[in-house]
Amino acid sequence: MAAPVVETETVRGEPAIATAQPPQQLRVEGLTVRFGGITALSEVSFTVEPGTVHALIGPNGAGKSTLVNVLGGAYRATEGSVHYGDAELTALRSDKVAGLGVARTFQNISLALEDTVEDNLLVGRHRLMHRGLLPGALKLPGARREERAHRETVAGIAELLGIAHLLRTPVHTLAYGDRKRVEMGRALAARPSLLLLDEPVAGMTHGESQDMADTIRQVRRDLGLSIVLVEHDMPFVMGLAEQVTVLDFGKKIAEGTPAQVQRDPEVLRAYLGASAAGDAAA
Ligand SMILES: Nc1ncnc2c1ncn2[C@@H]1O[C@H](COP(=O)(O)OP(=O)(O)OP(=O)(O)O)[C@@H](O)[C@H]1O
Repeated sequence: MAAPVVETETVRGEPAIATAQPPQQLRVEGLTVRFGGITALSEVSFTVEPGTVHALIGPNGAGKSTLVNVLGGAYRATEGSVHYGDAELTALRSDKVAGLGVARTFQNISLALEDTVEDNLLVGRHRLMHRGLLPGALKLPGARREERAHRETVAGIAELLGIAHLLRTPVHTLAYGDRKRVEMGRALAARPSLLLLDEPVAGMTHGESQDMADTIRQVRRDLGLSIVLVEHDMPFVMGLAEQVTVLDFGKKIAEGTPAQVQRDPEVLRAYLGASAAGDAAA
C-alpha cells in the first residue's frame, strides 16, 4: 500500500531558499512501462542516494524520458515500483508527487513567454500559496506578507541561478540559456528535495553547458537536494554526476561512476556500435 503523502511545510517562517524536507533515497525496482505493444522500460532497477547527482544516459529511444515521466507522476508503471523514502510514487498523481518534494524540468522549455521571469518563477510557488496573488487593493496584511515571502524566495533562487537581474524581464526577450535557467528556477521555486532535469543543456554551446554545470553544482551544494539528470551531452554528464545508469532499448545495461561506465563494453557498443566497442576494448 502507498505510504501517506506528507505535504511539504507551509511558507511561514521559511528561510529564503530551503528544501522543504531533506532528500530521501529514491529506489526504482523492476520498473516496466509498456505503451500498447512498445516496451519503453523493462525491469529497470537503480537507487539514487540522498543529495547525489545521478545521471540517466542512453541512445535515442532508450527510455530516459519515460523514466523521468514515471518519477514525476505523469506516466504510470505497468509493473514495478518507485519509492521516495517511504512513499510509493507510482501510485500517486503528479500533484501528490510534487507534494512529496519532487520537481522536474521539461525537455522542451514550457514557460509563459509574455510573462516576466519573476511571474514564471512564482508559478513554481503556487502549490505552497495559501491565498494566491491578489490585485493590490484586495490584499489583506497577511496576504501581503505571504506574497512578499514568495517574492523573496524566488528572488533568492534567481540569485542562485544568476538571473536576478532579469526578474522583471519578459521571458520572450531572453537568450535560450537564460530560458533554461528560468525553467530550472521554476522547478526549484517549489523547494524540491529531488530535482528531475530532462536535458538541461540540450541546444547549448559548450561554454553555456559548462556554465550550467557550475550552476547545477552550486544548486546541489546550496540547497542540498538530490538531482536526477537526463542528458545526451557526455562531457557535461561525466563532469557532474556521481553515479550513472545507462539504458538501451528500455533495459539497464550498466551503472557505476562516470569512469566505470565510460569504459564498459556494453555502453560503448550501445553508443558506438559493436566494432567500435571491440576497437576500444583492444
Ligand atoms: N507516450 C508514448 N506512447 C507511445 N510510445 C511512447 C510514448 N513515450 C515514449 N514512447 C516510446 O518509448 C520508447 C522510449 O522513449 P523515450 O522517449 O522514453 O526515450 P528517450 O531515451 O528519452 O529518447 P530521447 O533521447 O530520443 O529523448 C520509444 O520507443 C518511444 O517511441
